[in-house]
Amino acid sequence: MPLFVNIQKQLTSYPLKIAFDLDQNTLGILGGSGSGKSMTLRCIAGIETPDQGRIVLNDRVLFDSKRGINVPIRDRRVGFVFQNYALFPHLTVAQNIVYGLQHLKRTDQRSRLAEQIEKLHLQGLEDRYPQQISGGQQQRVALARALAIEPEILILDEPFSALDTYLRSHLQEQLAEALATYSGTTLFVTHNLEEVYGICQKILVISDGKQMAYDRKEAIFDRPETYTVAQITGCKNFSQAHQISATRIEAREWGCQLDVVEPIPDDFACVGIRAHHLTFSDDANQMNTFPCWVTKTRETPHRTTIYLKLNSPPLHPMDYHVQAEVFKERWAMVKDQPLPWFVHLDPLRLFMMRSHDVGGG
Ligand SMILES: Nc1ncnc2c1ncn2[C@@H]1O[C@H](COP(=O)(O)OP(=O)(O)OP(=O)(O)O)[C@@H](O)[C@H]1O
Repeated sequence: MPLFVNIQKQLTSYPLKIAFDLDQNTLGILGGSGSGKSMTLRCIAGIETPDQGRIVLNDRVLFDSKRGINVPIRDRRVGFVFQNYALFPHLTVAQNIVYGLQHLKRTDQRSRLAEQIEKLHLQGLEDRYPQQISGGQQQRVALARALAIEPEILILDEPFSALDTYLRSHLQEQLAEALATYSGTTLFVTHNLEEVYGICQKILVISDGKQMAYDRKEAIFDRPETYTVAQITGCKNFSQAHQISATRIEAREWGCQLDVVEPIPDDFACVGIRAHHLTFSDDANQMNTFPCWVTKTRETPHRTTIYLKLNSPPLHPMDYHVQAEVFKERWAMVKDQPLPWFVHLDPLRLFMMRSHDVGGG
């Protein structure tokens, strides 16, 4: 197992308790602001020391509180990229990239430099200083510097948050390309769900220092088991619910009953569906289909969010049950049709969650 982590640390507002085994994969870490993501990375890197536990990287014990082992940062072979670049301003791009390679011979330094320059498309920038290149280029240099030491573990803490959307997607592609030839383990913290889904295979969800979920990304996004995990992964529609029969539930806040196909968990408490999974139907008799009225809409450049009240017209702008998200083209087709419309909650898209732990996330 390349990375084994089982640590505890008392933080100012809660105890951090994280435990996972990671195989040769890229792990995405999701969680609200202040939930303990960076602290987890800092403990793995050796910047912070856990109160107790054990961290093992490729069979090398980095930390073991019982045995008094705490390998210093410089010997952990960790590469870092942070949001605010942290390049050395007085060193050129080339000098920044070889910074961690002083123990190597000049010729080896030069070949590592050439490799990273090519991999991250930095040709022609070698002699510039950080302030003479753009934010996106600086972040590519930071990535090149982190990879040049051939780290066993690469830590990316919100590496693209300071960049605009265009640069961000461009860098995402370059990161995916660089990771394809990197054989170590990558830990990636981001608030951007598309980024985490595009780059990582596994996802760890943290809330107030607690590990809420750890699984393959498909499982986390398709079948979040708790309200907190569903919410952190972007779900907007929830209702408290209870079981009526083996295949039917009542969604109390939505005022409707729903047929379900997945097994209903024992301590079932809440049902959810992602906004882009709601569809409009012409067939009012289809399963899980309800008349609905539009309370309000909100536009983004490519999509429209439609706030819907099920079964009766809304009384005020906050009177809605669910949000549906559709592309602009679809919106243009439906928007002038007479109300009520019929909204379909596909049983395959409904997820049934264990506890309605509102406030726990
Ligand atoms: N050295 C420390 N000792 C104790 N508590 C700390 C220490 N550093 C940070 N904290 C606390 O630990 C908690 C988690 O902080 P952390 O930076 O890991 O959050 P985060 O999930 O990375 O948040 P964000 O997404 O906002 O960066 C915060 O409540 C913070 O105040």
